[in-house]
Amino acid sequence: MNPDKKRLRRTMMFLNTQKPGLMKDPYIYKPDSIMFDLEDAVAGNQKDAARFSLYHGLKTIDYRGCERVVRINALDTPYWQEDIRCAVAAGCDAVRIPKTESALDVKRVEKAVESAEIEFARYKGSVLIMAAIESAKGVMKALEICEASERLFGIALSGGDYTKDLQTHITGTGIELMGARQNLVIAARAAGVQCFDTVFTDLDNTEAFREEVTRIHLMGFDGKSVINPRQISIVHEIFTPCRKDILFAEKVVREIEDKREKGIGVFTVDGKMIDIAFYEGARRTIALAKASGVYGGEM
Ligand SMILES: CC(=O)SCCNC(=O)CCNC(=O)[C@H](O)C(C)(C)COP(=O)(O)OP(=O)(O)OC[C@H]1O[C@@H](n2cnc3c(N)ncnc32)[C@H](O)[C@@H]1OP(=O)(O)O
Ligand SMILES: O=C([O-])CC(=O)C(=O)O
Ligand SMILES: [Mg+2]
Repeated sequence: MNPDKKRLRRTMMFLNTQKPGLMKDPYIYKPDSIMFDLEDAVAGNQKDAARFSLYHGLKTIDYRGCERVVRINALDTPYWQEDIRCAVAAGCDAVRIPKTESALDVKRVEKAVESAEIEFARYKGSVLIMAAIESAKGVMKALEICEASERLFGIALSGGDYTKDLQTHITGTGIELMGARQNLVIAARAAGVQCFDTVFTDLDNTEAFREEVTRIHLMGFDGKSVINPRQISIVHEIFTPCRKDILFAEKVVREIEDKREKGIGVFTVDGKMIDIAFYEGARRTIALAKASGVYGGEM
């Protein structure tokens, strides 16, 4: 069984695993991934109860195609190894490492995941890893983190802890996150893995949320961590190609293939200059439309 490292992950929704009431049906909101949190959403004296709830939920509930990611506790706590055993035993699809600062952090988790796969008779390699970057050091080590494991499908910016480390705070303008966002997308693309933006906590400020999602989509992120079902439809709307973009991408693909036969390298489509450099982007738009379930064409 080969897990899908490149699957669609426009929204990765955090869920407080301490609350069994939230565990029972988060798939109704249709996030691409659910991130069952054992870390900061769970109070320090509730870690065992959260693990119990996680194990029971993953074992008994059909999450209807949503990817099941478990955010373990940080590697400087006494919890993370037991978190991994519990998550792997229960059947999770992936483990999210918080506060990742080096390739070594990823390798330590990889080793623990590997042991748990053997212990609980899971297929070797069936559990993926993602790494959250939450410090200046992590940002500076982003490329080595991305390249640390074959299991790693992506990295995520965690802005709350990151701005604390930078001795600033979340302003709502995005200025404090500019450098980290740019760095992380570049590192992820260089390593061929996915990249996800941080949560937006000002829940009632829909306008600012929409602006932020638009901005990070244009920067090249694959998706965003979200904390509430209300945020899902906005992210999906912005990250799913619209009809106009799909039709244009189809035209570009067709025209490039046709002109190639005729020995023509550069030409225009709808008044825009097109050459072979646009082929991959147009194909990506079509693939994204297919994965998002909105493609009605024949390519
Ligand atoms: C900085 C970090 O580390 S972020 C990661 C850790 N944080 C988290 O995991 C928090 C996740 N989010 C939440 O717990 C909640 O959304 C809160 C506490 C922020 C707000 O909760 P509420 O005020 O109840 O939100 P709201 O009124 O919009 O909820 C609407 C419905 O969605 C449900 N819901 C809200 N958030 C979630 C979620 N993350 N997952 C699943 N269901 C959720 C609520 O239970 C409620 O369901 P109901 O209508 O059946 O009662
Ligand atoms: O991953 C996230 O966006 C949430 C988080 O832990 C942080 O902001 O520190
Ligand atoms: Mg954090």
